[in-house]
Amino acid sequence: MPRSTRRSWLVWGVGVLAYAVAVFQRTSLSVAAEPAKERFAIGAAMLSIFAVAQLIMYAAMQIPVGVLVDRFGSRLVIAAGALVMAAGQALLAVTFDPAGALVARVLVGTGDAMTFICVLRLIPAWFSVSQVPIITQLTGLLGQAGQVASTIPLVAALAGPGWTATYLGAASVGVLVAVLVLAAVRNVPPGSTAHVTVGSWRQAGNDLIDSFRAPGTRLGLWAHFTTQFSGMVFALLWGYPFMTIGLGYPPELAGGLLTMMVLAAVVIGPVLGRLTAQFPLRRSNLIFGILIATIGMWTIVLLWPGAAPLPVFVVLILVLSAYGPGSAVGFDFARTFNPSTRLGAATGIVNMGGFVASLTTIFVIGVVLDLLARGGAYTLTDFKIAFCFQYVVWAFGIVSLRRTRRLARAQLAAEGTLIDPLPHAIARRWRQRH
Ligand SMILES: NCCCC[C@H](N)C(=O)NCC(=O)O
Repeated sequence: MPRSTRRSWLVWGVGVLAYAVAVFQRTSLSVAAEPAKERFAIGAAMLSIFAVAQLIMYAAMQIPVGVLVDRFGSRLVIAAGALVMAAGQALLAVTFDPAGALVARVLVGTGDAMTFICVLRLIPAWFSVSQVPIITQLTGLLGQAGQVASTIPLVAALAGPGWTATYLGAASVGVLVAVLVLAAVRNVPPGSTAHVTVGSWRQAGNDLIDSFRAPGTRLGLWAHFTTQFSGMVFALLWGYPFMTIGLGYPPELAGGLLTMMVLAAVVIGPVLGRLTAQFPLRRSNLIFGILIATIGMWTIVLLWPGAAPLPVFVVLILVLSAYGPGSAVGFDFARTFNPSTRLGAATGIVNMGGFVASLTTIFVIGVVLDLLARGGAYTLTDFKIAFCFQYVVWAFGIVSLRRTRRLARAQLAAEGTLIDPLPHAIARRWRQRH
């Protein structure tokens, strides 16, 4: 159980910086839609293919990256990821060809995938067990600063120095991050007995299978899957058109509500981190609590005749803002049900869950909207019907979540830890108190 030192904070700080820069590179095309359409002579459909290809690459790389980080350690993989993203941004800066831009975004998705789970892998090596859930939450939250940097500053850079200089600038930031990571990050504290294993590839394959077999890893995967997608789909793509076209909100209000989502997460993250650290045997109850609130609020908004009143919608936004912090609880399952030698693989498996669910939902909502309103003139009812696809994803996720929780609890019981159903535990605690 390492105790955090100044060095721990330095290593983690540089890791968080690398993650924030990865989020910046990830979102750096979102404010450049119009200049991108002009430069590559493409339409909105091709532009969304860039985004989907990048996200597919991100999700597909989670398991290979998990295996790599277990073999080579976070320091090398994060630095390599920063360089791959830098190569993608440099290509985007100079190409005029849509195919070149597509390759560039695939490179950014690949490098991005090499960052977050590797930064998470540093945390248990450098901090004490009780600090890990909170530091994990802070990592997710602080990384979002990268998204802020990719809005107004990037718009100004595109309007000023222009496309090539802006994306070459983004590439140089990537190179700088790689140098900083190599200089400051160490996989484990000096003198630590925990080592990064560079075993055979066969061993790496076995570790991957073992992490997938561990019920706790799959519990983390389904926790991430079920809690992340609804908020992510809303924040990433469909929330803004739902609010402006469907509900008729002015753009400033819609933008303000999306900003509120980010701000609310800043409060929810540390609270969830503390609860996770304090009640490690009740993490799945936290997940179910978030799910009940999310599904309940969506049901109210979707069933409301016409547009739900603004205060009701604000409650939905507040509940949705738990998507990042809630999904981060999934990583805690991976950590506590796996030995550190295969933590990277387990974290990669978990992180795939939410992104696969989000991509599927983004895609299906788009298809349903196109079927309902071919000319793109969507109504509130079209949006409501399309958003109903979320129930399919929740149903699938919740069945899997309950099944893997049973398996994980059975494993804990075999090891001597019995977990009462929550109402029994609350009743027992109440009796003890009184
Ligand atoms: N705005 C995105 C927040 C997602 C946080 C989340 N828990 C997560 O899995 N992040 C992975 C990443 O690479 O951002």
